[in-house]
Amino acid sequence: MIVRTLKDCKNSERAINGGTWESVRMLLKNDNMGFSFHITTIFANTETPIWYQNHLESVYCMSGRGEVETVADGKIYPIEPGTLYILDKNDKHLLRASEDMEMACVFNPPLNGKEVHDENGVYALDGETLTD
Ligand SMILES: CC(=O)NCC[C@H](N)C(=O)O
Repeated sequence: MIVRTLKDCKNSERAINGGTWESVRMLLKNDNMGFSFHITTIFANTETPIWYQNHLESVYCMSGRGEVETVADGKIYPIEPGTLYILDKNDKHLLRASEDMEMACVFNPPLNGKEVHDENGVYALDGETLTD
């Protein structure tokens, strides 16, 4: 069994800053679970363009408010505590926070650890692995 705390992970290399967000990557590819699990804070008053072409992601809002827009059809979905959005079609999207939003995120395939979005909002499949 593996046990980790958010507090310990926050004070380690697992905390990655992406500019408009910080993600604490508590479970990664090298744990061999087939998915990764992150606690992500999306900073208030930001918009983040994202397009996970290589990954599927589910995002559950624990606190804060905002919205997500799917770029293909311009649909806007409000996000509040209790909302789960599921990017089952590698959906290109715009994530907006009106308050700090704390999200629990699951990625399949799992992240290696150090991925940040490229200019298209994509994470590479061969991202750099954490050392700890
Ligand atoms: C919700 C979302 O995708 N935010 C960007 C960061 C991502 N959750 C991550 O953990 O890398």
